[in-house]
Amino acid sequence: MSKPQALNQTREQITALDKDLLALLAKRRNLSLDVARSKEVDIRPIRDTQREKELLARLVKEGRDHGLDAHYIISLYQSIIEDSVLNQQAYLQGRANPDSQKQQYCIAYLGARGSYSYLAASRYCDRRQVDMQDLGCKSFDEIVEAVESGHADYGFLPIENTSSGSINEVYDVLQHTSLAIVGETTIEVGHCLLAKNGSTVKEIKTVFAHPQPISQCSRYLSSHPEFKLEYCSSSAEAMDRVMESDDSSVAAIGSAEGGALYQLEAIQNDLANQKINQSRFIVVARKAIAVPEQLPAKTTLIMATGQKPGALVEALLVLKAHNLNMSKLESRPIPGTPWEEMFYLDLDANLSGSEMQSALKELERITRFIKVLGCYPCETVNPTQLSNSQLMIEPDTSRVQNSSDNLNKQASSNHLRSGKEHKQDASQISCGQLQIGEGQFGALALISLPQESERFNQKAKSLKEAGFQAVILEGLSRQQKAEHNILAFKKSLYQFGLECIISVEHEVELKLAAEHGTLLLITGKQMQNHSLLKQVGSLHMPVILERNTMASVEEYIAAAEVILSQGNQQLILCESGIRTFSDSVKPALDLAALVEIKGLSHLPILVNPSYASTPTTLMAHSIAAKQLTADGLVLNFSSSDETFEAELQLRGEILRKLYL
Ligand SMILES: C=C(O[C@@H]1C=C(C(=O)O)C=C[C@H]1O)C(=O)O
Repeated sequence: MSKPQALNQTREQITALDKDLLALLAKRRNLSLDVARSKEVDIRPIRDTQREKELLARLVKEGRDHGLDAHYIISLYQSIIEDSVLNQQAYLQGRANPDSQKQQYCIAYLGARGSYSYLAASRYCDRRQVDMQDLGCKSFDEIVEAVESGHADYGFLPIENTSSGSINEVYDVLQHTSLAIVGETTIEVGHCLLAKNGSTVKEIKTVFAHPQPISQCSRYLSSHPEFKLEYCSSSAEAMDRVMESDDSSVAAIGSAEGGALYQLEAIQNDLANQKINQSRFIVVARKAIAVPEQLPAKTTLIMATGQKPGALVEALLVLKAHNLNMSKLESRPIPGTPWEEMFYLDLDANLSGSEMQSALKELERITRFIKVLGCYPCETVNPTQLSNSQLMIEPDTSRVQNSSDNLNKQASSNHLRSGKEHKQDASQISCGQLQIGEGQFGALALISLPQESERFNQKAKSLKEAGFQAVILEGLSRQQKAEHNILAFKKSLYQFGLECIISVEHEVELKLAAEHGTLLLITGKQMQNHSLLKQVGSLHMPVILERNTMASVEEYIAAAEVILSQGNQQLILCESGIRTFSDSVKPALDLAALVEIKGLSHLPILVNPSYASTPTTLMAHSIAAKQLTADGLVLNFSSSDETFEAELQLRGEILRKLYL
């Protein structure tokens, strides 16, 4: 046997060849971007699986001529094509959203340099050829806060992992943020045991890690019962603790790439239970993006269905009817409402598509809350496979695929969600004992938040006995101990089966009111406060919107639309009188508007005759409202305790008459 070439010499040749291969791969990448530019002009889909099949089949054949096996060629080219498709997508996405184009992105992520989130974020920036300014955060809330406040352009949140499943905390954070999902990215998570140079697995006594890697490597860790586990807030913190320690018996779980940033060595690889261990991150930003139709898109939405049996099935049937594929369904409890769930859906569809738009409209009609969290390009590139026969046959020519025309036009934008064309059946809001709409008549007492707790139980009991189902508390800002008194009075109300509604007279009261009330009343004075309307529109609780004494029906409906457009479909209207020429102080009950709104809208409408009536006319006004098919009555009590009994008697009498 002849003496082989010197090792060094061969390695030099390989090094030179690899250099050429890299230059060729870079050249291929650039050509692929040229292809994206052409596709932008003649509006073709980015992915062309037919072209990919032909290309693979040809390469397999040519490879065979060189002695390269088909499996090797296919897996190599699947990676190359994935990179090529994702680069094209990133390019077109950037072109479609020019205002998001920057030289540098500031990215908020969990942990510090070297964490998996950091690696995902750097990959995202690399693909877009922008510099990354990194902003390490200690929690998911901090990430969201950094983006909401404008300190960061994007936030990276890990949403699921192939070994440990969904990351619940992130879903919970999404329920309350105003941010939109604008992207997703998946990274390979190669867990290693990282230690100081020279340490061995045998020496390790303590392992620092984030809870996620601990659960993803549970099998490996249980085979090492001698390891003491120390939980850290991120993998970066775990690596940092090992770097800072002088002890060679400590190790961290993290990626080899991240470990290198902390001068740590991977002393054991592939710790994850699953061979394929990947994490998917979502990218959040302040502004939603538009996804060009040429790109595969995903839309994520959250919804709360009614609690009727089959409510979720009904919602899913809407998706089926519109041919929308759901790639993920997740449910999370709604804080403060035990046993009620918020559903998270990933749909393989573009938000601007006509099927998607009409499905959303239908869902709005049958859900209690629905909100689109974002529409973004789907980054899962399913590898193209070749059939056995294709592995043998060389294709003729590349078939030109006609791009589908831009059929998906946005549905008309002047559609009113409150209107009967949107929903024919009358809406009903039900909350414990209180049911309003669709034939159910509600009786609500409006009182000032009481101050003396000794009388709370007595007051609640009398209101219940008089026929009320709910109590609206007003005057939060007039009290220093408002929260304390609400909590105490709420207890008494619940004891007697009364729902607690809190009146929001000022925007600052919203937080407290939403926390403690099961319903909210937005007073007429706030009817045109758009910022407040938008906030209550993103809440998942019923809201009563009172008409402003100076507002026309049109303006009133426009205010209601603001709430509905934000997702909250549990809306009740309330007519409390308008200013007329007959009296500059006392409003007049606008019963004509009640009839008009009932004709136009599916929303339930209450009447509060209290401001427009005297004790002698209150009964007549109430009866008139009921006869004109109002869905309930709000009756005010004055704040003085002395008159309470007399007021209660008259109001009890009215309710008895109305319920007869
Ligand atoms: C480059 C193209 O776009 C995509 C990427 C391909 C590739 O990298 O070879 C092939 C087909 C498309 O899915 C193309 O259409 O030619």
